[in-house]
Amino acid sequence: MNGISVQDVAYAVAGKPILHGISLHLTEARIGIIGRNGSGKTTLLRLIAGLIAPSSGQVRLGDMDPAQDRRGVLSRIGILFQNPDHQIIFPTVEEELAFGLRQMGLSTAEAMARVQAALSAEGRADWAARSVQTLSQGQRQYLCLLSVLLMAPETILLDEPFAALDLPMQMRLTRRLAALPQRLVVISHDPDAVAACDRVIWLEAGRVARDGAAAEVLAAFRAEMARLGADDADADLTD
Ligand SMILES: Nc1ncnc2c1ncn2[C@@H]1O[C@H](COP(=O)(O)OP(=O)(O)OP(=O)(O)O)[C@@H](O)[C@H]1O
Repeated sequence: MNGISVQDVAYAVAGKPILHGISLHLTEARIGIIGRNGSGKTTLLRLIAGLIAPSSGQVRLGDMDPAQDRRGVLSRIGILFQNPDHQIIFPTVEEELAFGLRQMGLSTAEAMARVQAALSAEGRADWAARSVQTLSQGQRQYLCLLSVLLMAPETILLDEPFAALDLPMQMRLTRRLAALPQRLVVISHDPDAVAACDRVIWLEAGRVARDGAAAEVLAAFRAEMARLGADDADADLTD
């Protein structure tokens, strides 16, 4: 599996700096990115996926620049966004699932055949022609995961995957993700969601505050969150 290299990356929008000098080499199978609201987690994920290009520095998937090779990146990186409704664009399950495969160059017939096979393997063959609107939020998120898995990327990036799910759905998704052979990069503001990762990176105001073993990074993160939570005023949210 190719490593993901982030070299001295900065990112700014309209002159506002969001990430500053981030350098990471991601090789572990399970990586957590933790941080408060607005710390830059989603922006880092979007840079890794090539959805945005850095203002300075480099992102590389093996030898590929993800922002320059949109088609090539599809077999390397899949993303599961926090809100499935930001991801789903087609009215039926089969059309939605076929879309990524067609983007990868498969014909419509080939894509549809793979979709049918995948749905059957999931015991969901009856979902093919179903309207996406009739699925629950958790089912729509599961649809997005199936869509990513069909494309068989090396790495899956997950942005707060548990945020909208009830506890049984969270437990099912956790088991499903744990069994995947892919590298997973999970972002969350919840330490429990990344506690089992091989490595945890804590982002604070667009910088890496800590990077290392989950137990050590999360202990420091929890202590800092408890300290901030004990204050009535949040100086960070006053701008
Ligand atoms: N396109 C944009 N235009 C302006 N500001 C942006 C843009 N994208 C991100 N930001 C700002 O950059 C900062 C980091 O945003 P980002 O979404 O990466 O944080 P996050 O850690 O994922 O937050 P959350 O946990 O709340 O989802 C925030 O202050 C956000 O408002």
